[in-house]
Amino acid sequence: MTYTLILLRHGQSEWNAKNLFTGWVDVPLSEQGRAEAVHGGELMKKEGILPDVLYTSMLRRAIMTANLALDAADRHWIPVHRDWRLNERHYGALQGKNKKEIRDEYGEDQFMEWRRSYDTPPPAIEAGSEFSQDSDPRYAGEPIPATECLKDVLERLLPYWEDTLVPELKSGKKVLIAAHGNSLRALVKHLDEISDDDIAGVNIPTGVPLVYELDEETLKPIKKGGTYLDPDAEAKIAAVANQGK
Ligand SMILES: O=C(O)[C@@H](CO)OP(=O)(O)O
Repeated sequence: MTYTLILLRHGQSEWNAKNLFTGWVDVPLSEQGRAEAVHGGELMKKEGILPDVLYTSMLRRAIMTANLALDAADRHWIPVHRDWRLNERHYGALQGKNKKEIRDEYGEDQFMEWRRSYDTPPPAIEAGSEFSQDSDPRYAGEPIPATECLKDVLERLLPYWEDTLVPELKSGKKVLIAAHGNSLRALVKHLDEISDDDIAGVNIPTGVPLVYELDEETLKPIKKGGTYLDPDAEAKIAAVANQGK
């Protein structure tokens, strides 16, 4: 027996389309992103991979993507849980900045260090500044960050994975996680046991369901890397990798 986990990065957001660092800024989906979400749901329906329970971040691009996808899959009625531990990596002072401009100003190496290194966070965001979340009521009382590297994301995500998501899977439910490029990269790093260096080369496309069958004893993937339900996933992965160019 195996357990089924479906990972879904939100569809293209308005800030993805504008090439801006987003992180915890709560931007809406673009029109293309809404279409990607519906398509993702249609793929789940076509393949008969239908989730029993939904987990999302606290950000509308993930929430809306899941709503649209589940509606298209006729699974709009499943129970929902939301938690900030599934949020995108907090991009610190880079939130709201244009990726190409940052690359031009600081150079390719620094840009990629901030964007894809495992343990170098960008500079912290200033409390009270335009794109800070320090007074956002949805995080009241939570130990929220002012910047994060991927290692930080994994450290806040793993307890949630172990304590909440694993028990759901072990109860036999097909679990859908609707989240973000970097929170899903952190989870994929853990599942596929990807090294700190190699995770820099892993990118997750928007709106494409990624299905993992997990061994019931070890909770490790039967097939490393899982299976994208969209045959065009490779081209979409390359587009994410090339952002900022
Ligand atoms: O801006 C962000 O929050 C993320 C995801 O869109 O970007 P990147 O892929 O550069 O980590």
